Amino acid sequence: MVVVEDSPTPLRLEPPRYKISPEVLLAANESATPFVVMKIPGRGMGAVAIRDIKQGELILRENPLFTLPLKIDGDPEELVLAALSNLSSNARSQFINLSHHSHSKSGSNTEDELGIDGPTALSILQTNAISASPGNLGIFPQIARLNHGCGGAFNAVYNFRPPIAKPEAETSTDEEQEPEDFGFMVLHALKPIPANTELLTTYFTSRLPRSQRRDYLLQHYHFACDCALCSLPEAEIKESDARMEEVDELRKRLGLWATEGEGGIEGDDAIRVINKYWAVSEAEAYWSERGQMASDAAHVAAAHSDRLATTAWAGLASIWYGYELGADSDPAQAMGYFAYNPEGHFAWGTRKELVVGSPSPWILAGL
Ligand SMILES: C[S@@+](CC[C@H](N)C(=O)[O-])C[C@H]1O[C@@H](n2cnc3c(N)ncnc32)[C@H](O)[C@@H]1O
Repeated sequence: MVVVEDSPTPLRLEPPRYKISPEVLLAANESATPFVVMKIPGRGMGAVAIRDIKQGELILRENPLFTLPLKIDGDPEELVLAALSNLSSNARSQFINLSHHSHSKSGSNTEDELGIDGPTALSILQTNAISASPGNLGIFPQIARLNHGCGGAFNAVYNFRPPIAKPEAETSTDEEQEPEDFGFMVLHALKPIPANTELLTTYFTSRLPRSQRRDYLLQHYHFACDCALCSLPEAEIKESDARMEEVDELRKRLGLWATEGEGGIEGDDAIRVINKYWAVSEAEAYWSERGQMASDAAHVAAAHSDRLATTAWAGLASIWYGYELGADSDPAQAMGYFAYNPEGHFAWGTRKELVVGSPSPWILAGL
């Protein structure tokens, strides 16, 4: 039996404020971005907001320096060096200046004419590459400066956008590929980001208890996370861990709606699970994935032909996808459409008719 809570009190995750020197600020004002890259104690470099950034604001749109396939044949060091040799010297220096955790033991440490050796190049790639288009990694030099925050501590989300189709006259097979031809990354503010606080993203699905998050980050990224969530006092960590586990269980329980009949759950139970998820994630100050959750709820509501609930959940999904992926993103636009045309939802009427229920009143009151 799922009990729906009233508006929970969110965890307080106070981000540190950083002093930005006048020279750095002056240089930053000339660039179009609302942040500067500067030294962050214990984290190397990081991105700090130079003004208040609004929730859902597009912070940055960035092309890759280069991309590589995730699955490769042959020597990865040679592959990175080959990619670097195709770059301009300016782009190559941007890559060389990125941080990296270590050299691998194998290979030669001799720098060639590219100004970097194979093991270092590979280490920079491993520390900074993010997945871009399906099956590809990319180096996005400004996004690469974002440090990691767990759960409710991260406030910015990057997302890949495929290339915008060009009119036929502008595409030529003879021409060199432009960076835009590959697609680009957009970075949005998931939460309001106050001036002088750090922009943090998440390097992995961090809704796990702290010890598991720590192990993962140490193993894959070679650092001990000191984000606001990981730095909470022990008693609060315990409560946070319990909420993270509950969120995970709720997600698993929601998955049971896909099973019709025995072993499955009914549509109204699925919606209670989602309302409960929302309450637990609110208490944890974890706002990511709300677009997806509300979109799942809209799916359940549409399948059971609950018009009112489909409208409410799809509207909510459109707002939260808008914060996380951009109001112009396909998911935000599609959900906006379903909010006005619930019967147009692809799942409409695919299950028995049932009033499943709308978002808890405190969720709607907070919009
Ligand atoms: C993609 S880079 C981020 C930018 C980097 N700090 C720099 O100086 O360019 C990833 C590296 O940043 C550091 N880092 C990121 N998040 C951190 C955190 N929460 N705590 C400590 N170090 C962190 C780690 O050294 C990690 O390997």
